[in-house]
Amino acid sequence: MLNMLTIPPPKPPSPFSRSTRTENEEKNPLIFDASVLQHQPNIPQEFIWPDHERPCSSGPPELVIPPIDLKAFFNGDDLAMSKASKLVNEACKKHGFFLVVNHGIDSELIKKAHEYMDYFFEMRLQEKQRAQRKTGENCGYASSFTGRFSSKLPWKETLSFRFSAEEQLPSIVEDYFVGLMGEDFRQFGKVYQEYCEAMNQISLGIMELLGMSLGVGREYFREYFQGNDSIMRLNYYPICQKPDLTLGTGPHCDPTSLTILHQDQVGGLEVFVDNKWHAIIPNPDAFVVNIGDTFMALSNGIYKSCLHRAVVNNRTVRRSLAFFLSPKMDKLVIPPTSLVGPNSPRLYPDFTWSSLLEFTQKHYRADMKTLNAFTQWIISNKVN
Ligand SMILES: C=C1C[C@]23C[C@H]1CC[C@H]2[C@]1(C)CCC[C@@](C)(C(=O)O)[C@H]1[C@@H]3C(=O)O
Ligand SMILES: O=C(O)CCC(=O)C(=O)O
Ligand SMILES: [Fe+2]
Repeated sequence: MLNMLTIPPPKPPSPFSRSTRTENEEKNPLIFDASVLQHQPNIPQEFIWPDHERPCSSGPPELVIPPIDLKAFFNGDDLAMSKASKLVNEACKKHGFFLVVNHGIDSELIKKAHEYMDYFFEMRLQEKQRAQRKTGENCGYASSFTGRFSSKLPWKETLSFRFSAEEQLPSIVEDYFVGLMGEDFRQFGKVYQEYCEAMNQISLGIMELLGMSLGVGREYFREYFQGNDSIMRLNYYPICQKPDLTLGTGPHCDPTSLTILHQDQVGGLEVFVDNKWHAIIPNPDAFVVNIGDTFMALSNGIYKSCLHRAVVNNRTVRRSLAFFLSPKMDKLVIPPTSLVGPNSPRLYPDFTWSSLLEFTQKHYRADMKTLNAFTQWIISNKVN
């Protein structure tokens, strides 16, 4: 019989540990427990990015992007409208990033949306895992994507959920959280329901501006995105003791149509323009807007979806709120006829947002080449 005294007491689970080391990573993902990991002097090798992708050692130069005054665009005269539309046109042809200010969204709502992030992400790992994102799905809680990828892991936790602008789904966000986490999360759900509705309104307004700037009329894209099926994502970047070796979000172009981001005061968002990384300096009164791959296809490549990433630091947690506007799942992504012609042939095949979403969730990790890889994938699937 075994002498119980000779059996060593079980070790407390290490934040780096796998449940057993013999099985493969898919079955035994690395555990990312931020409450422990933020204090570790070293980081697991899965988080170490190759040299050429690591953050710049000296702070990158600022990317100066135009602040678009939304109030002036909607209430101003023709001159204010054409000024905004020209600035947007220039920015979107070059890199697809601009700011919106005077947007009319209650600063208290934005503040609450940041505070409720702390409420969720400061919970114990086990509690957060009640909302665990399942394989192949894009909603729920993910700590560092440990179960999803095996290298170049991002130093972040995320909570993602679906927002639908369909009238029949007026409380989709609230219902999601109550269903997943119980009645205690009703208020939490209400805050993000309200935040997503504000994001939906502002994104339809920006669609008017984009339509005007592309010369297809104010209504074209606003109508296209009626009833949109969008994704809201809360990004929470814990402190990292080795921020120079890793990334919070790796270099990628958003596969979605338009991203509306609110970053806190910490800073960390970087954009790759003119062959180098540039920082977007936080501005609490502004939203950072960028064109995603789906809108690049909708504009027949005229507007660019640009490579960006987020770096982490060893001083403080960083938060960002990203609303990813996307069309209804089965809506065809085709540019308006006026953007296609003998000198500007179609650059991308017809596709649906649901097929690009499936591609990024099941076949391809979103990066700077997603749209080209997806185009090839469609072409080869058609042939076979
Ligand atoms: C459709 C999506 C895939 C991602 C979440 C939404 C919108 C943006 C995508 C993402 C953020 C692009 C960068 C890489 C990614 C893996 C991430 O770091 O979060 C992407 C998301 C994802 O696949 O979960
Ligand atoms: O956190 C950030 O500033 C950027 C995050 C991002 O690019 C994303 O979630 O797609
Ligand atoms: Fe992004």
